[in-house]
Amino acid sequence: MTIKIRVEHLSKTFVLHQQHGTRLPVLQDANLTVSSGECVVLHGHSGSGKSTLLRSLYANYLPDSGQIWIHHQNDWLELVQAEARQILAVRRHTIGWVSQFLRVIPRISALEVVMQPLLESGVERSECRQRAEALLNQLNVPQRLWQLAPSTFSGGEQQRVNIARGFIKDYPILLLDEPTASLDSRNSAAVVNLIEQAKQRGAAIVGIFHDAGTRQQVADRLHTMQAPQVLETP
Ligand SMILES: Nc1ncnc2c1ncn2[C@@H]1O[C@H](COP(=O)(O)OP(=O)(O)OP(=O)(O)O)[C@@H](O)[C@H]1O
Repeated sequence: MTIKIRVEHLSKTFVLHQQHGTRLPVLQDANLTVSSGECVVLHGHSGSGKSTLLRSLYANYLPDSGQIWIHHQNDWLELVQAEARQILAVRRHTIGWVSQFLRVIPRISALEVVMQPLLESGVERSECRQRAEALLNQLNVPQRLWQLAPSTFSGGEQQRVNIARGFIKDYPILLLDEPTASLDSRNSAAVVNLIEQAKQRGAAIVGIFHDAGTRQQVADRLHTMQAPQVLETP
């Protein structure tokens, strides 16, 4: 298996200024390796730093020290020190982020919302459309909704449109932030299938799943995280 992500000695402390500078060392010397074709699920109590680690892997949070090596376009790129333009390139070509929340753009149809990332990478429109339709079908989004803007959709419908958008491109790395949260069992199973397909084509996946059943279905490995010890200022 080819390694796609290497997290080395990563640390991140939040300083809570509204609590007299209390320090919260959420990540302390964190290490993690993820290979092509495997799904690693971050696991631990609420507040143990799962989201902090996932967001750091997408360069949304800047760690204090350590390295995040990403296999990007046949080379290795270190994300903590990377420049903004390199991070944008990584997000465009290498790392996909799938969460439960859809950023709704007014007047853009669900089909367009799903197609957009693939269209932006230069794939022909008819192929994008075909792929988007297949995904919307797989995620049980009724056809009558495809031409409508998702702003009036139910929470679950919006969530599934967002998941279709997240899976439309074959990103080498996928970060999944509770994509099945609040989905019913039928739709949750559809997402589990998409994850399985992504693994089979060789994606390296890191995810957070609060539901124990889903976790068990998708995880090749659990990465257990410990709750941080709060450090009061003297
Ligand atoms: N931007 C921030 N500023 C200050 N504190 C933060 C920030 N982000 C996270 N924290 C704190 O860091 C700790 C870890 O948060 P994080 O969201 O990573 O935990 P989690 O394991 O994902 O929790 P949950 O399972 O509840 O989603 C929490 O105590 C949280 O309050």
